[in-house]
Amino acid sequence: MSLFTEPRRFPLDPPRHRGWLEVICGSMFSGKTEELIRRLTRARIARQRVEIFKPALDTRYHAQDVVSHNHTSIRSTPVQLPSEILLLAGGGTDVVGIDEAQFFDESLVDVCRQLADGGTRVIVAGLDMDFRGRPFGPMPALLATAEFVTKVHAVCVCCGELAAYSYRTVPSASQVLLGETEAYEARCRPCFLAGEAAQPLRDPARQGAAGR
Ligand SMILES: Nc1ncnc2c1ncn2[C@@H]1O[C@H](COP(=O)(O)OP(=O)(O)O)[C@@H](O)[C@H]1O
Ligand SMILES: Cc1cn([C@H]2C[C@H](O)[C@@H](COP(=O)(O)O)O2)c(=O)[nH]c1=O
Ligand SMILES: [Zn+2]
Repeated sequence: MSLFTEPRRFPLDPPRHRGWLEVICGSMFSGKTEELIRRLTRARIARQRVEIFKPALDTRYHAQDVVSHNHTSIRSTPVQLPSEILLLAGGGTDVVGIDEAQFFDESLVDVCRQLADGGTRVIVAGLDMDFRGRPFGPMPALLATAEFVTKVHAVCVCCGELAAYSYRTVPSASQVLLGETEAYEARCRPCFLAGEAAQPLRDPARQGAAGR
């Protein structure tokens, strides 16, 4: 990963540090997992030692593999807590990949920091916003503390524009609801807002307002 770095020329520069944090974010279907798999595959080709983790609750496609909507996949270790990543990746891992980061708690931020401080390249992929368009889990803090941020976009299924929102098509107010195309659509801002306006009673805040 040398895209954003200048070649070192000055003889008094400190030694180059290998650890940093990269975050890949965007809506559902935007290609986060494909991009994560692409980067991790390249690291393996470069004979780096790569470990991949995902939250154990994400069993949509496979209990162990990280699988994209396009069915590309890579073997991973499901974990309940971010602290397990430190234990399992400690010592000798060059690159750590983490998918579905939005499902972990805030302690993931410190785990990523510790890994990067220790010299590991950490690549995290996750939803930046939930189905209401609100920041999701530890993603805001990860984005703030990353050296490199990549925001990818899906195609709006309503109009074909770039989509940054994950629109939920089923009646659930729970922030966590695993699903695919049966429960979510990628939408651009206007199409997302049009959908929200059509179902105002789904949002508890609006329900309260409606009840007053
Ligand atoms: N609305 C959409 N926009 C873009 N890609 C889509 C859409 N619906 C399905 N796809 C498929 O999803 C793939 C991306 O999947 P994935 O990497 O798993 O995305 P993410 O992890 O961001 O949900 C695309 O290559 C494409 O085949
Ligand atoms: C928007 C939103 C999504 N989810 C779930 C739905 C999927 O199981 C994952 C996202 O997977 P992807 O690889 O990014 O397509 O998250 C959720 O639980 N809550 C939400 O608000
Ligand atoms: Zn649209």
